[in-house]
Amino acid sequence: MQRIDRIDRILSLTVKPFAFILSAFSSQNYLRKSMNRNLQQLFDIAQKPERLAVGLMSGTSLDGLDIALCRFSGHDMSTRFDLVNFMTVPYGDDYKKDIQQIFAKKQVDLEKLCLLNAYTGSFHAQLILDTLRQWHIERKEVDFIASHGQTIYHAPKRLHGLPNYPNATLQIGDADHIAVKTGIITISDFRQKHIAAGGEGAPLALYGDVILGSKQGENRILLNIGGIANLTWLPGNSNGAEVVCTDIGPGNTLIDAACREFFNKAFDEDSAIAFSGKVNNDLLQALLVHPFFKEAAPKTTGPELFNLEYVKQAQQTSNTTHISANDLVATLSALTAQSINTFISNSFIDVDHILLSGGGARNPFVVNQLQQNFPDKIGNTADLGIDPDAKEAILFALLGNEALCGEPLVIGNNPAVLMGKFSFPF
Ligand SMILES: Nc1ncnc2c1ncn2[C@@H]1O[C@H](COP(=O)(O)OP(=O)(O)OP(=O)(O)O)[C@@H](O)[C@H]1O
Ligand SMILES: CC(=O)N[C@H]1[C@@H]2OC[C@@H](O2)[C@@H](O)[C@@H]1O[C@H](C)C(=O)O
Repeated sequence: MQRIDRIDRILSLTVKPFAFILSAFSSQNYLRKSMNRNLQQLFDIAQKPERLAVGLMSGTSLDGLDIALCRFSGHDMSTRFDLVNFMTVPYGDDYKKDIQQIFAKKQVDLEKLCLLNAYTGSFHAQLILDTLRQWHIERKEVDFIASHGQTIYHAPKRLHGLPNYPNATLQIGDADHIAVKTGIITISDFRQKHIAAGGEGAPLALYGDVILGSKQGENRILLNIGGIANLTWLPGNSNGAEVVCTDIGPGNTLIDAACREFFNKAFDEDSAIAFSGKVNNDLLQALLVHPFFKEAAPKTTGPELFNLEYVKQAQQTSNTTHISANDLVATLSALTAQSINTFISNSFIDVDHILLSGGGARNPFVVNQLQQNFPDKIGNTADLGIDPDAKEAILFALLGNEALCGEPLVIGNNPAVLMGKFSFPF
């Protein structure tokens, strides 16, 4: 756009006598006529005063697809945003089982992976169409979709340990399927640019939290407890160099895995199992010995590392293989709470507020332990006008808005890039 303005300016200054004739060729109209219609539409959307976006998140918990309909104006630190509607569409057991076959495993059936990449794109597109219909929103009203996809494997260097290979991560659910099936421009695969620019591909919450969550004069932590727990430290002095955004360790992933394995349940609803068990301190200490907890932030992880194999090993070293499944769930819930408590206490001073989001904010066992450690400081992101369940889907809508019309944000040493790839309907 800047280039077009410059061409117009040069032409109007230097060839004034012919300006009338030339304007037909030199104006934005001429350039627009030489663009394909997809690019024209992109150009128009980026210039609109307001954009309606669908943000999608399918997290490591595999509970469902989060769909957030958001209205944006502006970009970067002047972003204005409204959550127009939000819904989590739960996944059926068949799809969960399919994804679990290729999720966070070193060896998988490549054909299954290939099929699920295309299937997930098309499936997510169908869920968007159904949801828009339910909300009485016409597809032509939606300016763009921003899709996270489904993480299949997350391999920062600390996990793979191979010196000649970079940080790497893989999200499936090809966005061409979403764009073609919905007829809406789709932005996706946000994590690759972050890695290309020196990051680990996560947590991308950094950018959304700085834009939507910072407040001068207040030291805030935005703590998301999803499959993995992560946080953003937003100091009240607004010094970008002091902002920290990092994964902490397991959120719900181990609790969910134990519930699936021993109770045939997807998760520990309202911590009923944890409250019926007793925390085994020997096992808890053995779990906390994992070197990931001591590594310096920022760091990222996933169920590739925090899985039932890690739990079994800790049970063996602590001679606790005999404990009941209820005690195990209680201990894994205590692990989530204690690793978060310790990380925050060791890393930050003068914390004013800790604002929770993610499904773990509904886990009373975990939240009680956070409240005991940080009395009167725990709230949730609804205090900022951000629905705690919708926060990550909103993040991807916001990153899509940035990809369309933002400027790279410089926040300390974090990658200063605009992320996302564009897929067009035709
Ligand atoms: N009532 C509840 N009681 C206890 N736990 C709950 C409750 N509701 C949700 N959860 C937990 O929240 C999880 C879903 O959280 P969320 O949707 O934030 O995860 P995600 O987006 O998949 O994770 P990630 O951020 O790691 O990608 C469930 O699997 C469950 O463990
Ligand atoms: C690779 C990947 O999918 N990471 C997720 C995961 O879920 C929570 C945590 O681990 C976080 O780092 C990240 O997602 C959020 C949305 C993020 O990037 O901020």
